Amino acid sequence: MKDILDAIQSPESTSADFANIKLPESYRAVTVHKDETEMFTGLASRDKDPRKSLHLDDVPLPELGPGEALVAVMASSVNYNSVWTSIFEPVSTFGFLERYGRLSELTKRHDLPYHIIGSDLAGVVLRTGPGVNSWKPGDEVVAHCLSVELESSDGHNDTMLDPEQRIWGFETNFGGLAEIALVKSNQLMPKPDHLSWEEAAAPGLVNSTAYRQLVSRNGAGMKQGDNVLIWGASGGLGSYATQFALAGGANPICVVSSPEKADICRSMGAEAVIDRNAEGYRFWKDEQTQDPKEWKRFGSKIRELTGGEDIDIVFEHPGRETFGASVYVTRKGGTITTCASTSGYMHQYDNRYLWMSLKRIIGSHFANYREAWEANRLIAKGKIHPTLSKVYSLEDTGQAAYDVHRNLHQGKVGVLALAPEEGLGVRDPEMRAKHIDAINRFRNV
Ligand SMILES: C/C=C/C(=O)SCCNC(=O)CCNC(=O)[C@H](O)C(C)(C)COP(=O)(O)OP(=O)(O)OC[C@H]1O[C@@H](n2cnc3c(N)ncnc32)[C@H](O)[C@@H]1OP(=O)(O)O
Ligand SMILES: NC(=O)C1=CN([C@@H]2O[C@H](COP(=O)(O)OP(=O)(O)OC[C@H]3O[C@@H](n4cnc5c(N)ncnc54)[C@H](OP(=O)(O)O)[C@@H]3O)[C@@H](O)[C@H]2O)C=CC1
Repeated sequence: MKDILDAIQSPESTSADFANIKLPESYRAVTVHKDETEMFTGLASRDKDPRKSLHLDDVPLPELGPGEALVAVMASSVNYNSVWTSIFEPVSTFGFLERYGRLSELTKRHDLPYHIIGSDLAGVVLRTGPGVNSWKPGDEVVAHCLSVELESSDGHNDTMLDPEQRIWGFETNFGGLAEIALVKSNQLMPKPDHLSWEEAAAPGLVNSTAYRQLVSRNGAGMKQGDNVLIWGASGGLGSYATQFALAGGANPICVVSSPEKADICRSMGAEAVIDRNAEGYRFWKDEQTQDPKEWKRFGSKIRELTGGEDIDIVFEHPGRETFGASVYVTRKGGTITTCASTSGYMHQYDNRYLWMSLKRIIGSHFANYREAWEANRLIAKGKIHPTLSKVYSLEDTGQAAYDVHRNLHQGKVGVLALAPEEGLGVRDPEMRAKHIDAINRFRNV
């Protein structure tokens, strides 16, 4: 591993140098164990502790297949999907690996008694498999997390519609929270030159998801002037949705749960911010019954902030807790676009407000190849910035996931893999200097 790191850190290294490095037989990786999937049985979700289920193991290097690449991971980030994996909810991810393993001889490699998690990385290509021509050892890359087989025509127009669509490091093995990762080469994209490894690894999954969900015609197709209600506006997804709304000339109405988070949204440029804690909304009277009066109180607050206008697009992900309110506050003909259900996936809403007012609910999931590329391009051009707040070591990934699970974090939480310290990997300091305030906005808040 030392040879790999030395090569990455030496400005003289050539592609041939990387190609000649002898790869280690094993590497360190963050895993969950198949024989522990029942360890939290009987506990409430909130009490399931990722620090107990996430392990740092030495794992054997997987065999490299056609169309694939082995990447030395300098840094990764924690996504909520890793929280789901670590608490074995809503399903154990070993079921995904078993199903993938049944597909072919090659995919069998993924069906193991341990799952290496992580759906983001920034690092350097070490080896490419047969059929890979666009990438070579030594290339500095980030990887998006869309894994598709593309053997069915269903996904040929929109790669998210492939019947064998999977999220790398969640529904496949050999993810990014590790010193080495295995990806399909089509997941690779150029690392933005002005960012450090950990900054470059932070946006990938959430930035691409927010891009499809909000900006792309496959999602809400946001336009200038739209009022966009963004739940969790300083969180992983929300911190990118807020940036997309502002950069696209829309009007974000940011919902957060503390004055500090409200300040971050304002410092990004948002003017309309709602602190849901301070307002004390109780959309549910009890486990089964919602309170439309509270939806209305929320809607009135939005009208107060917008000068009487309602919401064109809701950027939804909390799910059960907020969905009824989201449908209610959307304007006639408006759109609720959802990519998750953090607080519960059995939603309830009053359908009269949907059909009578011709509203639409759009399901959105990650991003297709092209959308992921376009979202990364915006990062590389300095139009959208990473929202990295805190960085952990690979050893402390359990704590990092715990922070995200307990909503103790801001923006994105990074993890250093091979990178010995923060701040390395910047190749364009001039461009970085231009954007340094925005890049650091979420740091240590
Ligand atoms: C990028 C980051 C993203 C995120 O963070 S997202 C948040 C994290 N992700 C999650 O929480 C999602 C976790 N995934 C799940 O919970 C499950 O993954 C799903 C509920 C999405 C799917 O459940 P399943 O049981 O895996 O799939 P089925 O499609 O329901 O298949 C089960 C069997 O049902 C059959 N079936 C499917 N549709 C139909 C139909 N319309 N009519 C009849 N049968 C159907 C199938 O074929 C199959 O059958 P057979 O078991 O024999 O293979
Ligand atoms: N389908 C897809 O492609 C993707 C789905 N996801 C899913 O989206 C969800 C959010 O991910 P991410 O943004 O990274 O997570 P984060 O935890 O970083 O951010 C979510 C934010 O939502 C807010 N929130 C949480 N619970 C509630 C609630 N009950 N009511 C209102 N607001 C709430 C919190 O903000 P505050 O407390 O300030 O209000 C929180 O910071 C997860 O379930 C994740 O799995 C994520 C990425 C891609």
